[in-house]
Amino acid sequence: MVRRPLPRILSNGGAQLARSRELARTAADSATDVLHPLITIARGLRRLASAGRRRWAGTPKDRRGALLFLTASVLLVVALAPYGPLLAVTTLMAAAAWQGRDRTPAVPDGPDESQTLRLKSLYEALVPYFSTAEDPEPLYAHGGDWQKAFLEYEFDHTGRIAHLVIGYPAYFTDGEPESRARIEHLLSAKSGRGREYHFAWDEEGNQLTVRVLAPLPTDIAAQPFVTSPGETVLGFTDPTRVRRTLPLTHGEERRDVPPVVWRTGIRSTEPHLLALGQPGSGTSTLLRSIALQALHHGDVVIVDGGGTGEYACLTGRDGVLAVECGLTGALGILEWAAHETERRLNAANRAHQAGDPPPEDTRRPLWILLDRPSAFTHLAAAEGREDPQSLLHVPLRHGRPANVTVVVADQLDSLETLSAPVRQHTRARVVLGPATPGQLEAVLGAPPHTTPVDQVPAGRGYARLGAGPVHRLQVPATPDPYDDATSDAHRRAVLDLLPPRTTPAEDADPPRPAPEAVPVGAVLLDKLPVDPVPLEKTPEEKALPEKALPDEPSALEPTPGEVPAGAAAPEDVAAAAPKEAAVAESS
Ligand SMILES: Nc1ncnc2c1ncn2[C@@H]1O[C@H](COP(=O)(O)OP(=O)(O)OP(=O)(O)O)[C@@H](O)[C@H]1O
Repeated sequence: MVRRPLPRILSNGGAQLARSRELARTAADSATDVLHPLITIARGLRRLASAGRRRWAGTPKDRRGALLFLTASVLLVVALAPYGPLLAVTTLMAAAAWQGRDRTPAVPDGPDESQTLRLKSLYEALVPYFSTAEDPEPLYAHGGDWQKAFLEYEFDHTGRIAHLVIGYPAYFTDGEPESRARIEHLLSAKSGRGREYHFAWDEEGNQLTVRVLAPLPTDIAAQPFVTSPGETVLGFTDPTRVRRTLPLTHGEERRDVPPVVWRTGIRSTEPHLLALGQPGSGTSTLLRSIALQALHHGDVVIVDGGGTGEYACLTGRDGVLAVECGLTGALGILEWAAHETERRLNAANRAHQAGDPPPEDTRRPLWILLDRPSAFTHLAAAEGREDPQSLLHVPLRHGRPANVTVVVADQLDSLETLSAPVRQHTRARVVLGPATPGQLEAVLGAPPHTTPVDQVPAGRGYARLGAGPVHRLQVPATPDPYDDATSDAHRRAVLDLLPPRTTPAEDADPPRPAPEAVPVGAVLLDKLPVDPVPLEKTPEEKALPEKALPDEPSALEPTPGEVPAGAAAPEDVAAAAPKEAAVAESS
C-alpha cells in the first residue's frame, strides 16, 4: 500500500502558522503606527459628539430654540467669512485631536521616591556582606550605585518589594549554607516580615532572585482527588516547582491547584513516609487524609499511640482492618502486618518462579498507619514489653514489593525515639508546623529555599520525596468528624469520603463479610472466628512470646489464635518456614 504524504498544512503546519501569525502581528503594528493620528482624531470627534449630545439633552426644552438659533447664526457667519469653512474644519480637527489624546497616566519609568529609599537601604544593608577592602571596583560600597547591583525589581500594591534580582561579587561564598542563610535572613527582614520569600541562587551568574510567595490556600477541604491508583495527595504547593494541577472544588468555586503527589507501590522510590510536627500541627489530620485516599484501592491498619480517638470515624469501615489504641492491640496487629508482608512476598516469589503473574491477594495495597509510635515505645519500656516499632522492620524493609506501605507520624522532638529502620526506610518526609532550620534539615535532609512564616496555620509545612526538591505543603483540611469543633462543611466532606460501615464498631457478633471480600490469609481482625480449619503454626509462630499476643481480646483485637492463623493460609505457612531466606531472596 502506498502511503500518501500528509497535506503540507499538517506536516509543517505548525511552523507556517507561527510565521503567518508573526507576519500578521507585524502588519497590524505598522498599520497602527501609520493610522495613529487618524485614530486619535476619530476618537476626539466621537468624544466631541457625545459631549454635544449631553449638552443638548441637558438644555431645558424652552431654551433649545434659542440654542439652535445661536448655533445656526455661528454656522452662517463662518460660512460667509473669507476662509471661514477652512478655518472651522482646522479648528474642529485640532479640538478633536486634543480631545482624542490618550489620557491613561504614563507608567513611571523607575521607582518612586519611597521605593528608591527602600532599595537604597537594602543596598546599604548588603554592603558589609558583599564587599571586601581588597576589591578595587566594589559593586557594593557605602553611598554606591544601587542601580548597578539590583538588576530587576518589582513592588506590590502596598509598596513592598515583590521581586528582586540582585547581582553580587564572584568572591561571595554562595556555596556555603551559612553565608546564604545570612543574606536570606537579612533580605526577608528588610523586605517586610510576615511574608514568605523564595530564594534562587544562580552561582554561575552571581545572581540571587528573591520572590515573594503567595500564601498557600488553607481552605481546601478533603474531597475525592483526581489521581491514579498508587498516587496519594499529601497536600498543595506552589506552581513554581510543580507543573501538574488538580481540579478542586471549594463550595461552588472550582480551581486548579498544584498538588504534592506521593507515589507508592512496587515502582516507588519512596515507598514509606514519615511525618513529624509540633503537637497540634496537623500530623493526625495528614494521616486521616492519607487513610481516606488509601481506602479507595486498599486496606488500612491504624495504630494510634496518641490514644485520643481521632480515628474512631474509620472503625468498622469497609477496608479498615483495625484501629488500635492500646499497646497490646498495637503489638498484635503489627505482628500480623509483618506476617502478612512475608506471606505476600512468599506468594509473589512462588508466582515469579512459576512464571505466573503475582497472585491477586498480594496486589491489594495494605497501608499501616502509625500515629505517635513513640508513645508506645515509652509504655513498652515501662512494662518491659516489646517495642511495636521493632515489628515494623519487615514491612518497612520488604513492604514495597509486597504492596505494603508504612506511614509514621510523630512529634518533632521524638525523632530520636524512632527506630533506625523507621528513619532509614521512610524516604518520603513531611514536617508540619513551626520548625527551626536545623530541625527541617535534619528531617528533610535539605533546607527549604523559602523563609518560614511567623504564624504557621495548621497543616502547613514542607514535604520532600526522596532526593527531590523541598516543597511548601498545605494539607487539605480533613478534621475528625466527631470533634465538636469541626465545622459542618468539613464534617460533611470527611463523612462523604468514608467507605460504608461493614462491621458495626460495637457489635460483639458482627455479620460475617462475604468470603470473597476477605483477602486470602488476611485476618478477620475484630472479630470473627475464622473457619475452623486446623492450622499448623510455623516454628517462629510457636516461638512467639505470649506477651506479643492480646491478653484480652477486644472488639478490634485479634484473638491469640487468629493472628498467626489469619496471617497465612496453611500452604503459605508451610512455605513461609524459611522466612528469612525468602525475604532476603526477594530483596
Ligand atoms: N490541614 C488542616 N487544615 C485545617 N485545620 C487543620 C489541618 N490540620 C490540622 N488542623 C486542625 O488543627 C488541630 C490539630 O490537628 P491534629 O490533631 O491533626 O494535629 P496533631 O499534630 O495530630 O496534634 P496532636 O498530636 O496533638 O493530636 C485540629 O483542630 C485540626 O482540625
